[in-house]
Amino acid sequence: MASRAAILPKLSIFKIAIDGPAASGKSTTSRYVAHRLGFMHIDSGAMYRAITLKALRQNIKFESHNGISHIINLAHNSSIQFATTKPIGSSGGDNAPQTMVYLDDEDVSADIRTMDVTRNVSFVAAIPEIRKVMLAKQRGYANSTNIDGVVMDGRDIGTVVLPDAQLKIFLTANANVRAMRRYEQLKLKDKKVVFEEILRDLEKRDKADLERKVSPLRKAIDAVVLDTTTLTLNEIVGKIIEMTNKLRNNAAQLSEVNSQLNELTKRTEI
Ligand SMILES: Nc1ncnc2c1ncn2[C@@H]1O[C@H](COP(=O)(O)OP(=O)(O)O)[C@@H](O)[C@H]1O
Ligand SMILES: Nc1ccn([C@@H]2O[C@H](COP(=O)(O)OP(=O)(O)O)[C@@H](O)[C@H]2O)c(=O)n1
Repeated sequence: MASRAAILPKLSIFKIAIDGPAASGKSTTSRYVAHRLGFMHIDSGAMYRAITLKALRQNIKFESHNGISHIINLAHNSSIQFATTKPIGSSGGDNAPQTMVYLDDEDVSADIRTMDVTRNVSFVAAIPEIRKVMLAKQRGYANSTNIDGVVMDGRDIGTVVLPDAQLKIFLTANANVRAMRRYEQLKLKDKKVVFEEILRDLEKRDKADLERKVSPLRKAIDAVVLDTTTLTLNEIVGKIIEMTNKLRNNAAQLSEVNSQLNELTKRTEI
C-alpha cells in the first residue's frame, strides 16, 4: 500500500541538515539518504573547497589583505553547481551514489579533495564575506522549486543555513576512527599518505572550525546526535530515513486534518 506521504499532495520542501566534524561520514551518509529519498544533495564543504581551489590556482597570497579581497571577489564571481549520478551496478567499482561538483562548469569533484585544498579551506571558510556569499547560494539551492527535498551537509547547516530544517543530524565519531577512515579513503588514490599527518591536519581543521567567530561548527539545539564510531553506514542511513519517513507522515496527516477542518469551517459558514 502506498504511504500517506506518497499519496498526499506535495508539502513544503523537506530539508535535512547534517553537520559534524571532518570525516565523520557527512557526505557519504547524505549521498545515500538523498539517493534513497530522491532528494537533492548539497555538500556545502565542497563549495568552500571549490573557492579555495580557484584561489590556489591563481596563486593568491592567502593571508594578505589584497589576497582576502581577491578571494572574496572570486566567490562573488563563481558558479558552483552540483549533479548527482546514479549508483553503478553492484558488480565492480564504487556503487555509491556520487555528487559531482562543477566550478564555472568544470568538473572539480576530484581536484577539490587534494591535501593542498584541505590544508587551506578552513582559512577561506572563516572569512565572513565568503560565508555570506555561500549562505545565499546554499539557501538558493534548498529553495529550488523543482525538488521534493534536500539533504545539505556541513558545519553550520542546522544552526545558520537551514535553521528551519525539519530534521537535523549531528554526526560524530572518535578522531582516530575518523582519521583512519580518511586515510583509507585517500590511500586508494595516493599510496604515500601518512596516517599521523592526516590525524594532525584533521584535528587542526576541527579546532579552526570550532573556534572561528562566524558560524562555527556547532550542534543545533534540536539536532539528533548519531555517533558513527560504532554504527555502520547502513545503520546510520537507515535511522535517518526512518526519522524522515515518520516526520513526513506526521506532516502529511497534519495537513489532511487541516484541510478537513478548513472544509468544515467553510460548510459551517454557509
Ligand atoms: N558509519 C560509517 N562507518 C564506517 N565508515 C564510514 C561511515 N560513514 C562514512 N564512512 C567512511 O568514512 C570516510 C569519510 O566519510 P565522508 O562521508 O567523506 O565524511 P565527511 O563528509 O564527514 O568528511 C568515507 O570513506 C566513508 O565511506
Ligand atoms: N558548512 C560548512 C561546510 C564546510 N566548511 C568548511 O569547509 C571545510 C571542508 O569541509 P568538508 O565538509 O569538505 O570537509 P570534510 O569533513 O569532508 O573533511 C571544513 O573544514 C570547514 O572549514 C564550513 O566552514 N562550513
